[in-house]
Amino acid sequence: MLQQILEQKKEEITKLETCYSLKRDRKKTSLYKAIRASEASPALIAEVKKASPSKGTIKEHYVPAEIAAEYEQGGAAAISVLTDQRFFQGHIADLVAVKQMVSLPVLRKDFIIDKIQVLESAHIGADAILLIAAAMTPQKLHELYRFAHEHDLECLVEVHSVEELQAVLNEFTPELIGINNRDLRTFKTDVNHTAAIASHIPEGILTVSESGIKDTEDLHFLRSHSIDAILVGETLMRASSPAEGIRMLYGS
Ligand SMILES: O=P(O)(O)OC[C@@H](O)[C@@H](O)c1c[nH]c2ccccc12
Repeated sequence: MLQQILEQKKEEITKLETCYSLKRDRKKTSLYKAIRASEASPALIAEVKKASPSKGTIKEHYVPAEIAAEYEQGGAAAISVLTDQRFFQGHIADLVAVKQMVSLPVLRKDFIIDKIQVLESAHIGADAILLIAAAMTPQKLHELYRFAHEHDLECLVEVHSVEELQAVLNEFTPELIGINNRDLRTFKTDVNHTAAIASHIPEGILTVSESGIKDTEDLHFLRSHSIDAILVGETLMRASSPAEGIRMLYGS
């Protein structure tokens, strides 16, 4: 038994070593700049996602680094990686693997509510993290935002409603705001949600529309509302290949 456990530990240590060496050589890249520099309109943040609480397993053959490499080739501006284990079947090792594979900025998609998770994110090589307004007070959000920036991490601040947005803006002005089209009670998505909230976002802040983006029609709609970027997971993961998914979305 001990032998078996030690074998397992060796595997875990190899992963840890990858984390450490990665931290030494990793090149930081900016999500903000990548969105601004993208030729695609809106820019694409392509998500690597195995499963979700509402849909169960989305992709059986799940090799995050391979998927991310195809996203990069396909013209994505950045990669988002789900690292939550319990509900999304992700892992921090997925982010480590993706960061090693691509030169695009990598967003850590998780439920970050504590400074220790911010430190962990910096440590595993994330360039940016998601902060969900619904998960904490605006003061706490601001505190984590500042802490993340001190550790060289950008933040995508996610809101679901105009009320949440106003509460955040009363406290501070984030660089990047994500509007989640998914209603967290019903799990239904609607891109009109983005249009309704985006008009309340001041100039200068980059706006990202998240969740439930399915086709070229959605994309054109969001473009007509001057959305800077879209965050797409499921549609790309269900396409015959990630690259094909991007072609289908952008209609090229
Ligand atoms: O797979 P979709 O519908 O394209 O959605 C991607 C992304 O927006 C979604 O995964 C997401 C948005 N905010 C989150 C917060 C936590 C976990 C996941 C998410």
